[in-house]
Amino acid sequence: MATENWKLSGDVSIQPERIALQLSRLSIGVLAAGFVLLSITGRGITLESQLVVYLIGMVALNLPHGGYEHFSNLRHRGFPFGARYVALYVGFVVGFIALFLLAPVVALALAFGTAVAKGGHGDLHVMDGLIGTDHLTTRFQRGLAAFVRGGAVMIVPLVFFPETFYTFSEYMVAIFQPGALAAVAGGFELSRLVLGGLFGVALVAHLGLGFARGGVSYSWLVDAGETLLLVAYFAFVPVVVAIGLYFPLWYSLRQAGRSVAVERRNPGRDDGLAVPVAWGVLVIGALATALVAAGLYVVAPNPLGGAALLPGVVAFYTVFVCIIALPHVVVGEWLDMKRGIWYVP
Ligand SMILES: CC1=C(/C=C/C(C)=C/C=C/C(C)=C/C=O)C(C)(C)CCC1
Repeated sequence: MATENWKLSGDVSIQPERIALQLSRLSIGVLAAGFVLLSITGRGITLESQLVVYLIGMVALNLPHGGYEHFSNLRHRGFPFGARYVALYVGFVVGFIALFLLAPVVALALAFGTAVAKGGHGDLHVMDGLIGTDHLTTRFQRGLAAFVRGGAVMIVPLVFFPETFYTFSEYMVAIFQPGALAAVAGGFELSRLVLGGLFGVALVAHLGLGFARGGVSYSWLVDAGETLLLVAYFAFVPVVVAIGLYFPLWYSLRQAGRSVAVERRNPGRDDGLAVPVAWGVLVIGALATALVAAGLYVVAPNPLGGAALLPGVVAFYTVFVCIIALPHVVVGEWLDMKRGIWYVP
């Protein structure tokens, strides 16, 4: 049972959420170290392999986890809640697609913001649930923590891999309006400088304020170690692989660990569904997700953004995943005052 520790032998038992935390650190750490070594030896990995890794990480591993998050958030919360959730969700999806059609550069900025919000707030709640956040005593500090952890996912690659970042941004905008990014290309270098600077200041402030609250506490030390690990990972691992593996190996793994811990703390919350109902919900959810992708493909004037097949699919999939991720954060977490997707009791 997921709510119990895993008994190894005799008194030796291990908690699955500890394994999830350790595995996330180990895998991200090994990848960071591996790519540092590759860059020292002057080697790298082809863009084609990066794109394949991205699609496997994001489609095969991360997408099902997103479905699971909705599922576990909606279980046994009643019909009116579920109906309101779905209605709001659909509204945000349609609105976001409309924004991409009307103002693709603004929409792309919002898409990047979604990745920052998801990575940052998700990780903040993992810290709440599994590590401790005693060193984050104010709302400002929590906001800073979320910005730094989420910013590592987008701003660090923007600083270290500007060309790939720009090229794919161009493809993503061209899905809706070819050439629209070039019109504001001058702003790209400026945003890179401003966001990079802001991130650096926020990083120092986050670590400094956390230290000022209680010195070298356990939670500060772990937070500082993980934050610097993420920064190193996104600075050294080529951006497409880095983002494609961050979501399954860090975000999803740690959220799965958090939900195991939450279930264990609330044995009374055993709200498993009858198998046919669970099956139906999952299948309908998967179908609805596929319909959003198909709908986007139909309304997008240029679905592959004028790129070759593989980079075009990556650009299209990324726009699609951001379109379903934004309402996941806004409706599933911020408008769900009681629980939210990153529930920690
Ligand atoms: C900038 C950039 C990318 C953007 C990735 C994004 C924006 C991913 C968002 C993921 C989300 C929101 C997942 C939610 O679960 C690519 C395509 C890797 C190519 C390189 C440059």
